[in-house]
Amino acid sequence: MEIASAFKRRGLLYVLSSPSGAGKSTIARKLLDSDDGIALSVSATTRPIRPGEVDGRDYHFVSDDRFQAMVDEGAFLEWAHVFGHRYGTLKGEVLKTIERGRDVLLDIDWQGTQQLKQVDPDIVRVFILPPSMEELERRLRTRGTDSDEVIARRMERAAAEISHWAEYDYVLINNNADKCCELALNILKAERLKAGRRVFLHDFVRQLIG
Ligand SMILES: Nc1ncnc2c1ncn2[C@@H]1O[C@H](COP(=O)(O)OP(=O)(O)OP(=O)(O)O)[C@@H](O)[C@H]1O
Ligand SMILES: Nc1nc2c(ncn2[C@@H]2O[C@H](COP(=O)(O)O)[C@@H](O)[C@H]2O)c(=O)[nH]1
Repeated sequence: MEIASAFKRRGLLYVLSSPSGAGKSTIARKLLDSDDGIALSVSATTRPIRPGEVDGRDYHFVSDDRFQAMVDEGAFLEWAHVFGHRYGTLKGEVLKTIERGRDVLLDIDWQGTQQLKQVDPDIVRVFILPPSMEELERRLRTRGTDSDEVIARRMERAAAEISHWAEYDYVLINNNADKCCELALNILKAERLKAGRRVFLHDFVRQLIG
């Protein structure tokens, strides 16, 4: 048996959650730049596009009617109401990627994470905490993408989001984005090596030890 085929495996689902502004997208971008084996799941959303965002790259921006049609068609692995809009993970895109042996990075909230855990108990869940609530608000303001009203709404929801931290497998404090990304990358590498994910290794080891 060839070693390459012995190491072949289905991709894993790697979830990042946090209160809005703690740095998920920043960590996600760095992770995707540092590792070729993982691809971003681009969600669908009904929220308006922000300046600088690109349809199809950051999200698939859709109308309420279109989102509902997609729900009815069973297009989502999970979906949820977040900050007054709907967001969902596209089933087809994710399944195609993991079947090819590539991992998928999902930037989704705690509601979506709970739903995904039901679908795939092997998901890896990482929660990112801000160093303080003051710093969280400062980050939302300096990002400069949201109105005062939107920022106030996100800050109001932050404590409720954070209350779900203990449901996750790993918790990181994002003091420093580079360090946080390094830890997120270490988690990914260790998870890939877990024996339970190495179903194809059974044949290899049997041949190795006779
Ligand atoms: N460690 C850090 N130190 C200082 N600023 C940071 C750090 N990490 C991220 N930021 C900045 O904080 C702002 C919010 O980060 P980001 O957009 O990644 O958050 P998010 O969790 O993805 O938010 P949302 O849930 O709203 O999409 C950005 O301007 C980003 O550059
Ligand atoms: N359950 C899901 N949550 C999602 C999805 N895509 C994004 N999100 C979460 O929504 C908030 C707000 O995001 P923003 O881009 O408007 O700032 C954030 O917590 C995301 O993680 C999804 O497909 N499902």
